[in-house]
Amino acid sequence: MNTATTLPFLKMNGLGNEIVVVDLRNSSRTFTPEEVAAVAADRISRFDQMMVLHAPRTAGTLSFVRIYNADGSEAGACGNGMRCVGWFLAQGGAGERFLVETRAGVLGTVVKNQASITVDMGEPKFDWQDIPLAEEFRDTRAIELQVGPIDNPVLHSPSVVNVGNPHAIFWVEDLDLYDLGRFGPLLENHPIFPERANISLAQVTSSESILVRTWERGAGLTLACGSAACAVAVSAARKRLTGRRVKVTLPGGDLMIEWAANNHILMTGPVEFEYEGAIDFSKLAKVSV
Ligand SMILES: N[C@@H](CCC[C@H](N)C(=O)O)C(=O)O
Repeated sequence: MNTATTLPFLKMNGLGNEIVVVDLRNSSRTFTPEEVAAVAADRISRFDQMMVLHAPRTAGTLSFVRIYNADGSEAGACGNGMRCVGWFLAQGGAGERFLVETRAGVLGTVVKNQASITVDMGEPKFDWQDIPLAEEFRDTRAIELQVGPIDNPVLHSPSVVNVGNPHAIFWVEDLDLYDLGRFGPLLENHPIFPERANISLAQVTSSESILVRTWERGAGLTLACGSAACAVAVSAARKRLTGRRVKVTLPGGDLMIEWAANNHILMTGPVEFEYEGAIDFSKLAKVSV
């Protein structure tokens, strides 16, 4: 048991999605949801997601990574965070290609350089039980859900998909016409999503490009959400709005997403290193979750 009151961390970002990486591969320490939320609330260690590296639990992988949102909840996937973890492991001598495990499964990572890190995000799930949804929908390309008056909804008929975490995507003509900061929290917590959901607006601009903004479950509006980019890309291809390889443009920049022939989603993009710091547990404010 590690009783230290401080823990080193790395502050990084993936297209402005704020990521803190904590390496606990040589420790049995874990975080409580209250501790996670307190670290996120601190000015120095603030984050959208915290990626905590634990000792590997599967042969051939370098780490079992737990992913936490700023509100203390845990997620199965975080595309931007996994690129940061990839870069961190490559810097530590892991080489160019390796496997890392999350709650969503074993993910392959290829680190070419800081501007090009590819993570295999695994296979998308489209069945309503797998999203999960609270009731049966046979066609998850467009489910019956709407915001606003029944005869003139503001947003309606989202696609839903699980890419290691649950996503709903509303297809719009112009992203800028919608106040996602207002609709996001209502939709994230809608009873149709028993595990809540990440909510995106997507504007298809060509058969190879999509603009996306996301309200993240447990973190709110972020500059980029890698798993949302994957969720949007596979849903657009499934609706035949685009091909299977697209550039997804988020407020923080671009990701290339390919839905490969083996059904795996490959996400490629950059990361940035910001600074190193230490979480001082004796100084963290009390945060209730
Ligand atoms: N920012 C992430 C997604 C993090 C998890 C998400 N908020 C959830 O709770 O599912 C990304 O880059 O994918």
